[in-house]
Amino acid sequence: MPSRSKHPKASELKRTGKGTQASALDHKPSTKNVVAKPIWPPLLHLPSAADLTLRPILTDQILTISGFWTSGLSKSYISFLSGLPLLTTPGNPRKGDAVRVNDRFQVDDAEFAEKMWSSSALKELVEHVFVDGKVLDEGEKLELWGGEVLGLNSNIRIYRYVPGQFFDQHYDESNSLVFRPSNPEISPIPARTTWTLLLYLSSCQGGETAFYPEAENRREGTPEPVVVETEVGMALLHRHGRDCLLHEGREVKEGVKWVIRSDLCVRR
Ligand SMILES: O=C(O)CCC(=O)C(=O)O
Ligand SMILES: [Fe+2]
Repeated sequence: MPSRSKHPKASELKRTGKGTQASALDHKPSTKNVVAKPIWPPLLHLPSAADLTLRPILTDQILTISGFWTSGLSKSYISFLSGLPLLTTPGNPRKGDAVRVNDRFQVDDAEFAEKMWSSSALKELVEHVFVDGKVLDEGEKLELWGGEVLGLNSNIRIYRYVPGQFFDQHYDESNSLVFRPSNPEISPIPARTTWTLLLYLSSCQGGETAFYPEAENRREGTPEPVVVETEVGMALLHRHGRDCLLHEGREVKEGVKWVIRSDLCVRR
């Protein structure tokens, strides 16, 4: 039973002042196919980079940051996100799409992506990479991230998996986009995504994100999958696009799995 938080659920927000209907969504831009942006709760008490580690799970492929968000912030977000209009994805995907059965909400929100990036430790951890006891130089960083990192993709996806739901095996594509810096004086920058960001807000039984590395050569047997268990407030980054590993979100057995998904963007 998630504890109640300071932040109201969308369904709990009542009429305010002059009788206008307040909700967790900012309904201004209601053109067709444009989803209203949520009024996200503030990102309070974010741990600083000095207290966190970018931990390699699989060299050059999978990294995690434990305690990226506090459990308090994760809980208050779950409470907030529960009030958003999540849609259950269809069981019959289009040809070529992975079978994905979860409830999701997707919104284009550059402001929130920017907050997730620079008010948290992520920017600093990505810009000053310290892995395996060594600080990466500029060339090594370009190689690791696939280019000059600009920030997070404004395409924010929220996933909720209840028991029985899963995300079948697939590869994440790299997407080309236009990155809009928060400073309006800087022109939009042609960009592409290179790494997937998954932020787990809850832990559950099952629901692991499992990766399937390929054998280096024919003589080698198939390597064991790399299985990452859900952990409250943990961020996971994995390389995507051409070098993406086959991966899946395994079926949730007990509890509810909540994830916020975005991507690292680099200059194109
Ligand atoms: O939910 C997960 O564990 C995996 C999600 C995923 O693979 C994706 O968003 O592409
Ligand atoms: Fe994926």
